[in-house]
Amino acid sequence: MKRIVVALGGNAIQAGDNSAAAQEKQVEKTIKVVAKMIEKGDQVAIVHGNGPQVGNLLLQQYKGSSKDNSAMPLDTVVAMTQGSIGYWMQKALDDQFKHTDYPHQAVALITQIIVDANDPAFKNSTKPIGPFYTFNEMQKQKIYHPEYSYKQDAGRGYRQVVSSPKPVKIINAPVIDTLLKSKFVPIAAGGGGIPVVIKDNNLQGVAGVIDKDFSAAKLAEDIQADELVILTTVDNAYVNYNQPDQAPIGKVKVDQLKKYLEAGQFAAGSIKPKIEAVINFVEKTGNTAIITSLRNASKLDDGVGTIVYN
Ligand SMILES: Nc1ncnc2c1ncn2[C@@H]1O[C@H](COP(=O)(O)OP(=O)(O)O)[C@@H](O)[C@H]1O
Ligand SMILES: NC(=O)OP(=O)(O)O
Repeated sequence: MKRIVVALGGNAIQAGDNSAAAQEKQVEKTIKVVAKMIEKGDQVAIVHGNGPQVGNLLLQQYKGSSKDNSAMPLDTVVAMTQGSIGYWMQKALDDQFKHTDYPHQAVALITQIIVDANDPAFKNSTKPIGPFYTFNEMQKQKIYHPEYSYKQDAGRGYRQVVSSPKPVKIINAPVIDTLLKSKFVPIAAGGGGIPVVIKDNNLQGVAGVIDKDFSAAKLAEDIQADELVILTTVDNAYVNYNQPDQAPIGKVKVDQLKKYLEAGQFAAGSIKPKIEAVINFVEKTGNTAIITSLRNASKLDDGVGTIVYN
């Protein structure tokens, strides 16, 4: 029996259509894959992204708000996505196991993560959220939201960007550990977790979206997971990505992966955080991390994907 933290990327939740019905369908497909890992007897904690959803929901706040109907701030909007995506995943898992009783009952956990109030990320927005815009669409958005920043997202269009502080302490890690020991399936640190700081000895939410790959790596470290598995759109991380000499990275020592990183092989905002997250996890724990596609998840035992070891 292994303890695994699985991080699920955007395509695990949304494949084009962002209606609730379409996202629920996509989540059902994804959860079937994860359920197979759980059925094998492994302890699996699920971490999911929220980039498209949190950006869309933030836009909806301002569209519908009025004096008597306040727009919610970003920390609360992150919590709202933990609720909605957590609900879809919990429902899909409970349906998958055809019962809602122990064992394997899913538990979507509102997860707060302490970040550093002085994290330089608060002065430089880098995390892409919400819809993709053409240059002209982005200019129009700026008229409605002059307070928002926008950047190119890995050549895929422009997106709003927000601060993305690093996770320092996952407050709820002991709960997640206990849930796993008791054979529950925690869906935790969703959307990277709700960023909070300690102020006057109390927790206070802050405006930001933590990268879920960093949170998954931190959670995997904190709960002493044997493996961190990041499931995304690509089968592997590649060197010379999108170039004629593109080559998949298979089994790789963490030191070699660091060399590729230093050589600028990985695009910021997309694959780079995954690479940095797996390096952190492998270096700190000596355990293995895998980056591969959702469709490869059923073949993890066959050695698919980019497998990073110490
Ligand atoms: N060197 C690279 N190797 C693999 N994928 C890369 C590379 N550089 C950029 N990418 C892009 O990174 C994307 C994965 O990042 P992203 O879409 O942000 O993931 P997710 O939403 O699954 O968390 C891939 O679909 C690919 O287009
Ligand atoms: N919070 C987060 O990292 O979401 P995405 O993976 O969807 O960008």
